Amino acid sequence: MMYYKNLIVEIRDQVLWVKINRPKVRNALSLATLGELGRACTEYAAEPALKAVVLTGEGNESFAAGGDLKEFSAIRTAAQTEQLFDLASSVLDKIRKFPTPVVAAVNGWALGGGAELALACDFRVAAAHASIGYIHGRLNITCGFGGGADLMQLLGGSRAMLHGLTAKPLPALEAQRAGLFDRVAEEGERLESCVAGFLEPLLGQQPQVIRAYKAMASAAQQGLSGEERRAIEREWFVRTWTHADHWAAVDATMKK
Ligand SMILES: CCC(=O)SCCNC(=O)CCNC(=O)[C@H](O)C(C)(C)COP(=O)(O)OP(=O)(O)OC[C@H]1O[C@@H](n2cnc3c(N)ncnc32)[C@H](O)[C@@H]1OP(=O)(O)O
Repeated sequence: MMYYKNLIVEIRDQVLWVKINRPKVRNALSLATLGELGRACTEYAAEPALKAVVLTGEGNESFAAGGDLKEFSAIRTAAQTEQLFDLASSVLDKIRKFPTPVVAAVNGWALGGGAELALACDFRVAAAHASIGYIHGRLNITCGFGGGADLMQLLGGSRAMLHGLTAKPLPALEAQRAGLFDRVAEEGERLESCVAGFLEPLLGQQPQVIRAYKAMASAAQQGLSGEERRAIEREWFVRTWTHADHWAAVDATMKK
């Protein structure tokens, strides 16, 4: 296993848990943290038995309070800013393209780049006290991790624009009503239990079936052509059909 300074990474019951571990700065995303998130995606994408990833933040206060403002204040030129955008958006792309579903367990603030990180995940399950917001406008900037398209896709252009231009974090239930959160924990419910409940039906599927749906979702999200998407569906249908798990299920069904 690789060494991570800013993350806690562990596999439990075929689920990879990745925790951003910078609670003193509300899990702000430094360049090193972004780099480690990218490395973790590369390292674990090849684990064949993995069924899901949960991405969260250490502590109860913050999922990620955006880019590390102290570190990023040294970024002043257009070339440096382009480099930042390219690094951050390539890391978020690794999450979008990760072979299994990725759940953001939003344990508190998900702000700015932290909100973009949450939206790059396939699902968002939030603590009752969590909030999420594309608040970049407060710093007179726009989204900078390549998460604009995710917001447009989830909310639609006009509501996404309103959210970004309002630059105000939405509390959990409001975010759920808006479509930004898929599930919100009950008051007093542990976020980890809520995530486990959310994942339970999905984890009942075999890894190859889970990967097939993620591949199709990822192809749609990347805007691949109908033809390309059909080819991906065909490839996974063949893989799942010819897998021993399929024939075991057919035998079990026929014996009933
Ligand atoms: C890509 C560009 C972007 O991401 S733009 C969006 C950038 N993010 C922000 O503007 C959010 C800034 N942070 C905040 O609004 C607050 O810290 C939030 C998250 C609401 C938490 O408030 P509160 O619980 O009162 O904590 P606090 O403000 O006292 O912060 C505790 C320590 O954490 C630090 N911190 C916080 N956020 C960041 C950040 N984004 N980058 C770097 N450091 C951050 C604070 O400076 C503070 O540090 P210290 O204890 O004073 O040394």
